Amino acid sequence: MKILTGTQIKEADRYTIEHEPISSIDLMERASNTIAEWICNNISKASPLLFLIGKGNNGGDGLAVARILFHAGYDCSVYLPFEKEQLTSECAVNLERLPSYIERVTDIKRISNKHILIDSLLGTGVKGTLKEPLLSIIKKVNSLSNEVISIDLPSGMMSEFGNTDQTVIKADITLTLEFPKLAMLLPEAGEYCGEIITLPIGLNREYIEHTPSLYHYITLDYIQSIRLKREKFSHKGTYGHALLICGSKGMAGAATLATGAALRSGCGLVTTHIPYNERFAIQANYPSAMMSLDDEDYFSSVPKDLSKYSAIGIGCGLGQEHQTGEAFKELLAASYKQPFVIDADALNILADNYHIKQRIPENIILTPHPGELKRLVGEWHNEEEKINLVKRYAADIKSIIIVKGAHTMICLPDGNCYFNSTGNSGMAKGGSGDVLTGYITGLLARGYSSAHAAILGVYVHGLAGDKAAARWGIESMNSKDIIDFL
Ligand SMILES: NC(=O)C1=CN([C@@H]2O[C@H](COP(=O)(O)OP(=O)(O)OC[C@H]3O[C@@H](n4cnc5c(N)ncnc54)[C@H](O)[C@@H]3O)[C@@H](O)[C@H]2O)[C@@H](O)CC1
Ligand SMILES: [K+]
Repeated sequence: MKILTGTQIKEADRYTIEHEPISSIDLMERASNTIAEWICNNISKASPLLFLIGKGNNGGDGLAVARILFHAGYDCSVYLPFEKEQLTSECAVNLERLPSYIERVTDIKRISNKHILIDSLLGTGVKGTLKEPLLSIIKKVNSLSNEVISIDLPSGMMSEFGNTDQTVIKADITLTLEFPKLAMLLPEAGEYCGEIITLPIGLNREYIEHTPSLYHYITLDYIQSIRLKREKFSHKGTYGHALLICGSKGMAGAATLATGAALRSGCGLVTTHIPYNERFAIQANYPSAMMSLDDEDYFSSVPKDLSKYSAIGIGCGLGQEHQTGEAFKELLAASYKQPFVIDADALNILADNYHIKQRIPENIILTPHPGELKRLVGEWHNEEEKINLVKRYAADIKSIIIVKGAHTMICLPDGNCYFNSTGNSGMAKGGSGDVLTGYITGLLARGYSSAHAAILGVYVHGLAGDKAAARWGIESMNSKDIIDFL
């Protein structure tokens, strides 16, 4: 799914109004019906709802939803800190339409903690730092313990960038219209959204298809469209051979996790290159994998006959011995331009070694977490700068960068960025990255292109993490549990 900017969404609204055709007020009604339907299906009528109304069209949505839910039997009241003359025309029409039985709250300080607050103070129309009275209202809301549901986006949040010092409503749920907004997926302010629910409001498909955007949200439909079929008349040779170069003394766990994940990818064969003394964990846990043994306690020599491998993953628990760096260099020289995944210690070796950077083939996959990313691309001060640095580095090495975190971002060399829609904070634990590396290496061996392996791998890894969290709980789940659900 494309992610359009706030300006493009406004244009999509305008185009839909002109070409469907539908009036602006009816489009607002359609959006509000969708929001109200979600609330009816998910929020009990026992909870009183207080609508916080702004003067723009986001406020108009709030007033329309209040009316619809009032007629559906909800206990609704509204708080409107503006004069009628200040409202946009659509907002004013919805104020006119509001049944007089709905209570007008004049002092937000007096609400009970039972109220669910429906935040429709500001939507995509916000510009710059917040002005009064909204600044004080949003601060007050954030000091309350009430549940907050934001319409379109948490009030105050700017749709893309510039949220570092912005005051934003802290929502528990955000019901976002048509597309998630980029800022919701970035660490700067993404936390303010709570759970993100995307509600389609029927904006013009043709317009959306023809509007260019470098940003995409990964959906299940897209994942299903890129999945490869497994043929009936096939054998293990059909599905490729993954080589993992992982582990060092005391770090056999990383190699074991990567191996287990690769074995779940659908590839035909998995070989793990590991120090001789560290081989037991893999033998005991994953007898389906083969091994290539290194005489040293770290990666010191290139596995024999590299041509038999269809993809190579390197880095998990590798350590940064000088000889490992040299072996990495030899590996790149000896490889047959197979697709690569470079992770963890191999990324740090890459960051510190210009000669290795010069030798890496095109179209490989790098999987840094934020710390490793900084070593590769340098420091950044905000999300916009970070994304630009990542795009530049990906273009420079003509490869894919997977920036791990909540809503992991996959940046392709052409600048397109895909944001993940699965995963949870229970995955922020040691070993999750090793599972991802092993899985993506397996997908590359299986025959996926680098871009599809990266996108599919990140999505399925997150989904498996969500299933592990449902089984074990977000605190208790660990990285090995992710493998069980791949
Ligand atoms: N037909 C449409 O255009 C549709 C619009 N929709 C809703 O409309 C919203 C966008 O509406 P608007 O463009 O009217 O914008 P908003 O409702 O986000 O608010 C704009 C108002 O906020 C004020 N404002 C801007 N920055 C501020 C700041 N820093 N501090 C204090 N006040 C500030 C502006 O003066 C303006 O009056 C969407 O988010 C969505 O909820 C939906 O109803 C779908 C259809
Ligand atoms: K809002």
